[in-house]
Parts: sequence; C-alpha cells; structure tokens
Amino acid sequence: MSSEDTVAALSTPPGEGGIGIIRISGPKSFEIGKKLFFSSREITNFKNRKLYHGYIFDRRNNKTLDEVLITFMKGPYTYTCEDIVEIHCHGGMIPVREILQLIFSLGIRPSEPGEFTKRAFLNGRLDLTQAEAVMDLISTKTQNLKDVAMKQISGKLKEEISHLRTELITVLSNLEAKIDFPDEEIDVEDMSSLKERVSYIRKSLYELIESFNKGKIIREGVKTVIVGRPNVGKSSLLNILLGEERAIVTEIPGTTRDTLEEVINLDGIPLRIIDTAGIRESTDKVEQIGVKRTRDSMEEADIVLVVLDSSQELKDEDKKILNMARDKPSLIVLNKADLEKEFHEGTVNELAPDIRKVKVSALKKEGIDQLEKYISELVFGGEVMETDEIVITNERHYNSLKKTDNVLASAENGLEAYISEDLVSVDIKEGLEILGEITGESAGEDVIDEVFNNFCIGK
Ligand SMILES: Nc1nc2c(c(=O)[nH]1)N(C=O)[C@@H](CNc1ccc(C(=O)N[C@@H](CCC(=O)O)C(=O)O)cc1)CN2
Ligand SMILES: Nc1nc2c(ncn2[C@@H]2O[C@H](COP(=O)(O)OP(=O)(O)OP(=O)(O)O)[C@@H](O)[C@H]2O)c(=O)[nH]1
Ligand SMILES: [K+]
Repeated sequence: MSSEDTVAALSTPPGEGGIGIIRISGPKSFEIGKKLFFSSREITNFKNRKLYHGYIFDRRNNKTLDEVLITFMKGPYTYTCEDIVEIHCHGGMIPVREILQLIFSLGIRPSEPGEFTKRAFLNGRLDLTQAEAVMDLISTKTQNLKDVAMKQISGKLKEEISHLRTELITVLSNLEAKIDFPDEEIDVEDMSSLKERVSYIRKSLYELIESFNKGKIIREGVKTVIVGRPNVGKSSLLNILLGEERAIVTEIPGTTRDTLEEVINLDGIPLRIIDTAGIRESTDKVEQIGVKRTRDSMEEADIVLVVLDSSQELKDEDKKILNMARDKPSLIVLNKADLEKEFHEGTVNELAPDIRKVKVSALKKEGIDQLEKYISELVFGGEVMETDEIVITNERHYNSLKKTDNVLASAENGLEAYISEDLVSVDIKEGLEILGEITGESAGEDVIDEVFNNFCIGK
C-alpha cells in the first residue's frame, strides 16, 4: 500500500439506509470529486469542509446517478491527513454501487479494510493504540469497552507509554554516559539511583499489567455458570437475567462457539452464561452424573451462581454443590423467597461462610437488582471504574507490557548487582523497543498488518 495512490470505499454499512457515505482519500480525490459532481448552483471555488448540494453525473452515458451532498476536506487536517472527499449519497445498494463503480472507473482503487485508519497511522495522526481503539469503538457491544476505547482514542494510553519510554531513555543516557566516559568526572546518576528509576517504571508497568484483569473482563466477559439441583429455578433465573430490556450481546471475540452459551450485558459487563440445562436428569441414579457435570461446568467458570430453593430443606445434593462452590468466586442465590421458608439458613452459613447470599424470587422478579449488584461487585471486586484510570483491554498490549517488565526486572537486578552498564543498557534498549511496539513506533510491518487486518472496509 502506498499513500501515493487514491482510494475509495463506502464508509457506512452496506444495505438500505437513510444515507450512505463514500470516502475518497488521497492526492487525486479532489480532482475526481470535481469531475463527478454537478452542483445545483454555480460554484467557482469549493470551500474547505463545506457541504454542497448537487448530483453525481456519469459522463460515459450522460446519466445522473444520484442526488447528493459532497464535501472537500483539505489535508493534512483530515482523518487520514490526506485530501478527502466525502459523498453523502442515498444509502441504497444500487446508488452506492453505481457511484463507487464510477469512481473506480477513473483510476481510483478500492481501499483495503482499515486503510483510512492505517493511513492516519502512517501519517502520524494516530498511534497504534488509538487506531486499535477506533476498531474497539466500532465493534464493541458493551458500554464499558466503548468508554475505555474513547479514552484510548484521546491518547491516554499513548501518553502513558510515551512517558515510560522517556523515563527509560533517561536511564539509558545515563548508562551510556558512564560507558562512554568511564574515567571522567561527569554528572551522571549512580547505579542505585538508576535502579530507583527502573523500579518506579516497573511500578507503573505493574499497574497497567494488573488492569488487564479488568480489561479482559470488559472485552471478553465473565464465564458464569448457574448451578443447582433440579427444579430450584435455574432456568427461571437465567430467563430473568436475559430479560428483554437488556441487550443480548452476541459475537464477543474469543467466545467459544458453545451453543449453550448466552451473553448478556450486565451494566456494561458481558456475562457469558453457560447454561447447565444439560444437567436436567432427575432420577436418583443420575444424580451422581448431575453432580459430576456440575463440577465440570464449574471448572470452566469465572464465577458461579449457586441456586438453592429456600422453600425446601437443604438436600445432600445442595450441600455437595455448595461445597464445590467454595473454590470459586460465587454467589448463593436463595430462590423462591416468595414461598414459605423451610430452609435452614444457618446450615448454609456454616457450609459457605464466605460466600455472599442473596434472596430472590425468580417468579415474582424480586431481588434481581440486588443480585445484579452483587454480580458486578463479585466481578470487579466492588471497584468502580475511575474516570482517569487506564485499563488495558488489548491482549497485544498486555503481552508487550509483560515482556517489557521481564527485561526491566533483569535490568533492575543488574543495577542492584552493579554488573556492567553494557548489559543493563541492552535490557533497557530492549524494553524501549517492546514498548514502542505497543504504540507502533517500533512495530514491524507484520504487527501493523495484524492490527489493521481486523478492521472493516471503509474505516
Ligand atoms: N462524515 C464523517 N463523519 C465521521 C468521520 C468521518 O471521517 N466522516 N469520522 C472518521 O472516521 C469520525 C470522526 N473522526 C474524525 C477524526 C479526525 C478528523 C480530522 O479531520 N482531524 C484533523 C483536524 C481536526 C480539526 O479540525 O482541528 C486532525 O486531527 O488534524 C476528522 C474526523 C466519525 N464521524
Ligand atoms: N414460587 C416460586 N416458584 C419458582 C421460582 N422460581 C422458579 N420457580 C418454579 O420452580 C419450578 C422449576 O423452575 P426451573 O426454572 O425450571 O428450575 P430449574 O432449576 O431450571 O430446573 P431443572 O431444569 O429441572 O434443573 C418451575 O415450576 C418454576 O415456575 C420462585 O422464585 N418462586
Ligand atoms: K427447567
């Protein structure tokens, strides 16, 4: 791909829509735009970013293709940093296709997926973290990931990485001064103060790395299983959690194609509910199998909702399930709270003293808000998202941060042990390099392609 050429694509979703926006970016875009467009009034000079009304006209067969609005945006102050023309046409398959074909007939090529944003990156307007956030912003189905993406687009993560790199460069230049002028009286920091600096950098790295626990949940969701012996109300509870008022999220990246998995959006957290509906055998003989299956599904889970029927005595099977849940982040859902209680809460407290209990009635839809609040707290440990907090949600960033921390651990040891400046500076340089892969400053073509290949056409 070269930015010498001019590209075009539909930037709105294909199909039937109020309007469709075709973007043309590159040096020939203005020339092409002017060739296609016929204004409804006399225009001597198109003003920058003004929206003009008129028609797209195909000179090859003297046909008016569509009535449109058009705008000319002069680079470098545009999305791609290049000259851009946007044609706002009618959003139907045929008008869009006709106009695009006309554009392509004039020597413009279709843009690759993500190419507009890739051009913005190559021209230095966005770094990789910002470009990746644009992708998240478009593709996410949950509020939390969208909020993180907006922060990232604004450059929060980019700035943090750049800050850490600056710190590393300070350490490196001190080491290099020591290497270059070993015998001279120069003003360089001693090894222990450099070690302090590296420790400080690692502290910041640690926070970023830790934030991925949350970030992974924000992106991929939490595997949740609802367990309990037959008839306690698992299906009823699932149905309520799936309630129509909540958007059902599908196609979360990384979601295994498990047909029994449903994803619901709970306060911006995707809960991937693994339905244990399979554990529905009810004869005595298969109770054993039921317990085993429950154990298996629990193993996969990030969190467990144990449902008990509080209108009945606690049964052996309940106790077994409770026992298994002790090793997992869990909640105990005391269902059927609308019925007369036959149930010994004290026993539950003894069996599972550390697990929070919540009384609900799946039938009467009572206690569900409380349950949802507890689920959020269980998932995020009661933390709320701070507005200025940086959350790493991207596995690529996470892996690079971990690698950086590894080499800096080695640098820190080296500084501690007063080993040669040379060896330490090799680590520091490597750290700089890896951090640069996150922002793209030192990312190879393969990394860059990998990032943009996931984009959609027209972005
Ligand atoms: N019609 C339309 N709507 C759109 C976009 C677009 O390209 N076209 N966007 C894109 O997909 C998004 C908006 N993002 C944009 C980001 C930067 C610039 C831009 O021109 N930036 C320049 C100048 C900023 C300024 O005026 O100060 C720059 O950063 O240099 C434009 C759009 C969403 N809406
Ligand atoms: N009174 C009352 N009945 C409930 C409540 N929740 C569920 N039930 C009833 O309990 C019965 C079993 O509910 P389900 O949701 O099918 O229970 P389950 O745990 O999925 O059952 P299995 O599929 O057999 O494992 C149904 O008749 C429900 O209507 C509740 O909160 N109160
Ligand atoms: K059921």
